[in-house]
Amino acid sequence: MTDSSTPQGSPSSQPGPSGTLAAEGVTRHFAGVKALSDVHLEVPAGRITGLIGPNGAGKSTLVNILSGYDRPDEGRVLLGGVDRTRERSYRRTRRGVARTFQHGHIFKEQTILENVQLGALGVGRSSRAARREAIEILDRFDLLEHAGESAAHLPHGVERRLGVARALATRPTHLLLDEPAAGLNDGEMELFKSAIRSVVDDLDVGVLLIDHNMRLIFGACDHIHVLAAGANVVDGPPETVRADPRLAESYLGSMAATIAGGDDA
Ligand SMILES: Nc1ncnc2c1ncn2[C@@H]1O[C@H](COP(=O)(O)OP(=O)(O)OP(=O)(O)O)[C@@H](O)[C@H]1O
Repeated sequence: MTDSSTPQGSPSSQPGPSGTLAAEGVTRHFAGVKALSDVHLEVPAGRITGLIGPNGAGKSTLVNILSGYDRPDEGRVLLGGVDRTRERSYRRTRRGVARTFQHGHIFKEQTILENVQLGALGVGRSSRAARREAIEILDRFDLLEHAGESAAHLPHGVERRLGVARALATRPTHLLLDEPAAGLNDGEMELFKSAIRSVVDDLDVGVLLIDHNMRLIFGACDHIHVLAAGANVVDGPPETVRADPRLAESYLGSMAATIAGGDDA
């Protein structure tokens, strides 16, 4: 399932160890639920890798494992070719693996600027550098005009972009985005897509993008993996995956299971 054209780990000193973040033969079961079975996936630097699949396919479970919030029962997580499977999330963040969550994780009592600054402070930036970087990032995500606003009651589109901006403030080499665009309108989606592309092109970040919005996935990604019922189905460039009958089958299989009263895998 891996792509032979994937660049292999090529460590660089700026901004941190780069290369590929990879899941290798990852299996994770929860009390009888086979969330992931022998899954392979690579997130190379400088590319947007999409991860799609029906509800319950195992996408969030894989992100939890890649980011150190969970551990696989079998298989490995490699960063730049080095085994980091047992390493906890905060260590992995320091090595450059950042993530967003499907829901929340915004500090409501802080301003938008402070939320992003905290991301930078959390990885050891001085307060001056953190502020400067936060302003740059807010500008990239068209959030600068909201910098001084409280994060307590944000419009949905602003909150989603803030989640990504905060993750970016940790200066990641790899950014894992779990449904970052849910609920964005068309205009916000386009802004979001170009902000992510600029992050990848300017900073050589490797992005893993999970979303149910196929227009975003097929419009933004360089390479797409399809997961269904916890297993790899197909992966390749967008046009190859779009033309592959297994893409539709994996979604139809899930709908058939739902209609038949099975669970949503
Ligand atoms: N902590 C857990 N305990 C028990 N089962 C779990 C746990 N986490 C996930 N699962 C199960 O593992 C399977 C995969 O779930 P996961 O959330 O990874 O899927 P997903 O592809 O992200 O779905 P969605 O698109 O709906 O977010 C599901 O059947 C889910 O119910």
